[in-house]
Amino acid sequence: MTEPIKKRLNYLSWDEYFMAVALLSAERSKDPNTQVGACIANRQNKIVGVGYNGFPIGCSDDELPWDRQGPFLTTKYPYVCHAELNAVLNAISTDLSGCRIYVGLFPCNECTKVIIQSGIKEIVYLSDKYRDSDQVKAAKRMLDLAGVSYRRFIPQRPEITLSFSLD
Ligand SMILES: Nc1ccn([C@H]2C[C@H](O)[C@@H](COP(=O)(O)O)O2)c(=O)n1
Ligand SMILES: [Zn+2]
Repeated sequence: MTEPIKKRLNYLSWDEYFMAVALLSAERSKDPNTQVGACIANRQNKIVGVGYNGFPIGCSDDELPWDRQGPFLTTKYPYVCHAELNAVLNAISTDLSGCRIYVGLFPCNECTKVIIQSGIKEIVYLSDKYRDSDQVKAAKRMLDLAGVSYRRFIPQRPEITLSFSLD
């Protein structure tokens, strides 16, 4: 008798899958310094929205600045749409009740307001590199008040490799 073929065991967990989609989306970003992606999953583990940081539709990447320093209007900060905002705006529904958002970088205070208002109930993030900023402190204060949970994604594998050659 031949042994029955067993299922593959090295498949991605849901957390790995959604975080990987967030990181893949970040690869679309033209920000030369920090590329952020976000992926929203609903209670049924279906992806309902993705986004990455970039300038608004119709605002040419060649017209607006990517600078980080200098007078405010000469930097990217007043113009760039954050990944989380884009993921919520790109979502198939405005009601994201009970959804989770996977994001490469902890949300700022402005995206946090959008996340809370959309009904998203959990944030899963990879990096918290701006944890000491007032934006992130304000974000955590609002999330705690609103009962939106957040947890760091702890990788169980160092990387996921994608190849375009399947043969
Ligand atoms: N949670 C976040 C935080 C930041 N972003 C975007 C905004 C900028 O394009 C970039 C941060 O630039 P840096 O100050 O690190 O040069 O990331 C986001 O989309 N989501
Ligand atoms: Zn933001």
